Amino acid sequence: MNPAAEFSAAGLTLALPKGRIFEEAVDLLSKAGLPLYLPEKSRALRFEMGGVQVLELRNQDVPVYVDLGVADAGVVGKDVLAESGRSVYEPVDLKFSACRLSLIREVGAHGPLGRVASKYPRLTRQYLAEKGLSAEVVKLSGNIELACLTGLADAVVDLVQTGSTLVANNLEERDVVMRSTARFVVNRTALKLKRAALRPLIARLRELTE
Ligand SMILES: Nc1ncnc2c1ncn2[C@@H]1O[C@H](COP(=O)(O)OP(=O)(O)OP(=O)(O)O)[C@@H](O)[C@H]1O
Ligand SMILES: O=P(O)(O)OC[C@H]1O[C@H](OP(=O)(O)OP(=O)(O)O)[C@H](O)[C@@H]1O
Repeated sequence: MNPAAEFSAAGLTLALPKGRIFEEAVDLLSKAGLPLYLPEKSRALRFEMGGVQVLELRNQDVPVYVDLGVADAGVVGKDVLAESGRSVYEPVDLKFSACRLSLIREVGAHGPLGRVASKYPRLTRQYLAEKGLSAEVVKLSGNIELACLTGLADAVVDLVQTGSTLVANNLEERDVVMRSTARFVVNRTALKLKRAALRPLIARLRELTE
């Protein structure tokens, strides 16, 4: 049985992050039965597709929109979700955008960690506390690896996938803080109020990603 044929998604609002997750999220959600397609390039931030509203957001804003109920559901990396600390329901691991959040230092660097830079200050603090380390954590917004190269920090906590950014910058991965993949997230109240649309969608996404 194909549950996709059994439900109407009209009335759902989805939060999707622009960037590398967007296309794959649209592809998977449309395979799961939603009337979604890749929009033409434009400056529009909100699309209506077959009764489904799509909000195009920055990654870190997806958990906020879903938790506060402005979006019923969304797609976001586990790394960003964990950093947000938001209590959204996370029913499906979509398995794509796999990467790891790691502690990175210059090749051969040693000595204590006085300062650690990251786009993920909360996860970095948690990690350092677990390891009994008392380094200062500095939040940066992009090209985090540069903090190591310039001496701004003794280490960084950043994403690694192929490792080619590390190799190109004479850096090495010292420890894995967490592993991440894209997740389908749902507002807890919407799960009850829009059950007829969300339950079969979750079931279909689980089938597709098993
Ligand atoms: N090199 C990578 N390979 C695979 N997945 C990645 C990689 N880099 C990031 N990701 C995953 O994809 C998500 C989105 O990454 P993307 O590069 O689109 O975000 P960004 O542009 O850095 O974020 P922002 O919204 O802050 O501008 C990350 O949160 C992570 O889960
Ligand atoms: O191990 P790799 O395959 O080299 O991937 C890791 C890189 O990918 C991400 O950056 P991205 O290319 O998204 O640029 P960004 O820093 O602007 O997010 C991440 O921040 C790393 O720098």
